[in-house]
Amino acid sequence: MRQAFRVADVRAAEKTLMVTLPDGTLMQRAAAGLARRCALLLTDSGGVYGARVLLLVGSGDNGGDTLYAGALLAKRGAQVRALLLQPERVHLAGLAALRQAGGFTVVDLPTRADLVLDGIVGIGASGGLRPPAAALVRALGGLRARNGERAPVVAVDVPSGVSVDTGDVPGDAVTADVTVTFGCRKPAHVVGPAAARCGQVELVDIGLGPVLVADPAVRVAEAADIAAWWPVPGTTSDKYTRGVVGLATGSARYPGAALLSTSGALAGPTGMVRYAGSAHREVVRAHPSVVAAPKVAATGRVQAWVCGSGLGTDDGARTELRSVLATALPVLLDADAITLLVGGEHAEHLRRDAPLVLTPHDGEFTRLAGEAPGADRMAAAARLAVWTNAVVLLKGDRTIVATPGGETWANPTGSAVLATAGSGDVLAGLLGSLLAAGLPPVRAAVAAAYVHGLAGRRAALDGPVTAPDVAAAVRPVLAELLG
Ligand SMILES: NC(=O)C1=CN([C@@H]2O[C@H](COP(=O)(O)OP(=O)(O)OC[C@H]3O[C@@H](n4cnc5c(N)ncnc54)[C@H](O)[C@@H]3O)[C@@H](O)[C@H]2O)[C@@H](O)CC1
Repeated sequence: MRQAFRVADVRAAEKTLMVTLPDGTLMQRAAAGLARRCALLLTDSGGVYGARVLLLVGSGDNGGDTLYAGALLAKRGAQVRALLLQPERVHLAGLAALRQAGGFTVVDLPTRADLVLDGIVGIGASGGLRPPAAALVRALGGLRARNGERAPVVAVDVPSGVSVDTGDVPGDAVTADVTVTFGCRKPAHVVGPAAARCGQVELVDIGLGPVLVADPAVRVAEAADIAAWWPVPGTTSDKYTRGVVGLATGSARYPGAALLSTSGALAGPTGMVRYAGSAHREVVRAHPSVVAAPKVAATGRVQAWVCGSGLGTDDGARTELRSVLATALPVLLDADAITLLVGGEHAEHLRRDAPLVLTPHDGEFTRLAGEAPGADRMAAAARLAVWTNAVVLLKGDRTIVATPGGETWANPTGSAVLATAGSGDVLAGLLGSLLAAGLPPVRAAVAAAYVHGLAGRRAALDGPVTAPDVAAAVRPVLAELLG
């Protein structure tokens, strides 16, 4: 598992650490790690010696890191130029080190650079980039490297222009090929549109770990976590002990949602899938292993319910939702079931003892919460989780999972190809299967989003992706993941 920490917590840890270290130690560690990564990039693209390196240097310590790293590259024979955004407020010792190593300053953006270091602003940024910095960032696309291609950009700590604690990108911002961050990851590296601006994120250890005692702002699961959590049958398992998931999905109008949620559930770890709804005949025809009935009330025992995808919002749908919420079982509500919660009609059922998971996209979130997720998607998901006492999975490029207890996760495997009709139904079925197999709801949500994302990516290798392709790709993804 990876963790990202808020700026205030990073600052507090740095303060604790600096008490025990000579002045400037952390900056030297940061600059050394940064220079190492830059040298590797340059080595891959023709060598450090003679390479033209452009430093974009802001007025804070982020600029200081950049100048010291530039000095180290200059010592290895790179031609290093620094463009200072506010020369009167530059990190003086950093600039002296650069000059001493043979680097110098320029006042205009050159036309050629083999590598650009973005040290305009780091975790000290407030608000969107100011006009001169924004103009500089816009002009970067015109820079060419020795191979004629766009000059690669390394962001120092974070790409300038992103909101570090929320992952929002309020205006112009650097798009980096690599982001070298110090001490720990920050939310901008893993959530929101900022994450896509970071390129590859590399962490330089500056000794922060032992003093970073705050709870992480957001966690990111890795393949090993998912493999460790995913329920697998043992020698004594039978179809019931593996869990049975119930699906109250689809309708006469949307029978496809029933089929897709069933496909998702069948790819999950449960031993049996039960379907309850008006598409029961179609479901059994397509998936003979499913036990189907027309109503929730007529369905045999299950260990978790999925309700909503394509269910509709009529009285029949209301009855089914009520039946599902009245159980003492884990319940996942998706799509129409979320819409049916609007207005508080089922409010008394939200304070249930058994787990509840909600999987809204932005529109459903907005209907339920009364406002759009906005720039801080983590905070928005966390507020809805507290309000509904549910684990909330807010869909997006970096899907967020938030718990009522304040834990937040970001999914790293998302892909634009998942923005296709019915893909959410597959996710709901898969997640429901994990709940029925006994996974705690937060792990079920995180693992389902992770595998669903990988399935989308895998399906995309064969061309344009539809929801059945995503469902079909879950099995090969799991085969690889679970070894
Ligand atoms: N504090 C520490 O112990 C360490 C800090 N390090 C570096 O220090 C950075 C933080 O340094 P600072 O606190 O000096 O802050 P920054 O260098 O990130 O930014 C502050 C400066 O940027 C300007 N600025 C703020 N918002 C702006 C905006 N929207 N547009 C344009 N300019 C803006 C401000 O005028 C200020 O001078 C980190 O990101 C990291 O690179 C590293 O050296 C590691 C150790």
